[in-house]
Amino acid sequence: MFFYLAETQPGRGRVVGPSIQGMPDPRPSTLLILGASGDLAARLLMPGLGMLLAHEPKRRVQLIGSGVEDLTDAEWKKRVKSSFDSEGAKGPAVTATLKNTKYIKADVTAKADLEGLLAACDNPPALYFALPPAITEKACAQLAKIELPDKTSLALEKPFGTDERSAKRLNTLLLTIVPESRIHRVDHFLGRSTVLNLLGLRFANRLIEPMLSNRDVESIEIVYDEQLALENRARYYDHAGALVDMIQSHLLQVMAVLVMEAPATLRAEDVRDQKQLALRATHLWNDDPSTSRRARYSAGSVAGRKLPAYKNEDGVDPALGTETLAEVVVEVRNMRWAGVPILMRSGKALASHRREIIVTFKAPSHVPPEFKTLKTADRLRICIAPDEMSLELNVNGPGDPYVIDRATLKADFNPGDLPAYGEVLQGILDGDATLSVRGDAAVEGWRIVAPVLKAWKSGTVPLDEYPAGSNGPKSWPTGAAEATPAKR
Ligand SMILES: O=C1O[C@H](COP(=O)(O)O)[C@@H](O)[C@H](O)[C@H]1O
Repeated sequence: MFFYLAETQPGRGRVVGPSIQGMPDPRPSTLLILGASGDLAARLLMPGLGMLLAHEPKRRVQLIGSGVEDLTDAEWKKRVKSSFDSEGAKGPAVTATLKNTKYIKADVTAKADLEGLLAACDNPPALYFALPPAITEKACAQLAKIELPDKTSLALEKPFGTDERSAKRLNTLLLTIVPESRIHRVDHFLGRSTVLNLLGLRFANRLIEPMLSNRDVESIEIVYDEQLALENRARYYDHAGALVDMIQSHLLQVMAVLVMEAPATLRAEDVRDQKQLALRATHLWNDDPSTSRRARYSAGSVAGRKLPAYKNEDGVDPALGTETLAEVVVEVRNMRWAGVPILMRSGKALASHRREIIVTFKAPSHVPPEFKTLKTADRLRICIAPDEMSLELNVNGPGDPYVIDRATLKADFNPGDLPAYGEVLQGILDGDATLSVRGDAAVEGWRIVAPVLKAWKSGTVPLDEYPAGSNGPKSWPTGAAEATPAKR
């Protein structure tokens, strides 16, 4: 049974930040992409920028690309155009950026090259490091020796460090270059419209917010299962694995938005403070890393595409024992959430895309005994992609009034006009850090998963296998309640 609850009006995806409708036109800005000849820039950053420009015709952005590759300006422009075209980005702002964009070959670990790049910027630049973390760190060490234009900002992709210590070290280095408010640790999940709209769902409704606590919630699952496999990313992925690639970063950030207390305003510092308090209270379920699970795919086929076993994929070192599916259960130990298991799971080469948050509510304290077939709990289902929210409830079914049926109250909301990277770039160019990760939160992410990484390294948690195209290992429990042994 489906009831369409509401359909939101088309409009902006973004609900926070200084560029809310009615605010002045954005200032001209410069985006300097370091590592611009790479895959991230072509596939995500430049298409995101194209959409932002298409959406805001008055925005003026000088785009400078830099890399170690030899590229003529014409070749560079062709790449930028093809990235813009991939999203169908058009309009005066798109044309203006395309006309003036340039490419500068540079070694970003050399101070003189960095100075040359900075001299080419018409405005205080946003330096976007689309580079491997080790090179980013070296480039930052050089930047620290240069006097930068006031209001320069830095944007860094994940992974931010490799553990708590290295993340702290990187934070310290970055703070010698610019203040925290101008450091954007990019997490594109924070730019996804569903995640942004969690703020509205939670803090603009009398109905939902009081229900979100251990009084009424039985368990929470945050799942990001993908059909995608390695997709030629072995160099990065084989050293990250599903836990670091998705849970340590994106899913913990999503969880923080879901469970944080209401911020007084939606300004960056208020939102980030509340997220940080939630992350600081987050611990492994029972403090026990053996409640985590890991597995990697064996040969199989996903949606008709044949895949080799992960260990036989190009560029993979089987000795590393990298997982392609990870599951971790945590608890947020505060008054609101203590005792509620929160399961986070993400994996690749799975049977279907399942990208959702499920909040399962407790059973009513008393159900009239006449009601038959009351088996399933109420659920709030928030689909991260495609954007969808629904409330699954028990109602009287047709015919026999004592037979309970399921009804779904479904809110189809507009996915927003900007892709996640468009939202993220908007924040970076406008100096709004709401949608990026604060330094202490990045450290906290590593602190939460550290015992799991340690247990996996020592082999105390087995590396299971699942055929590509399946739903994961058959032996794994389904759902947060089954995955959590009783608390001590
Ligand atoms: O950051 C990452 O995210 C993607 C999933 O996000 P999506 O927006 O592309 O659906 C994931 O496939 C990738 O491994 C990870 O590095």
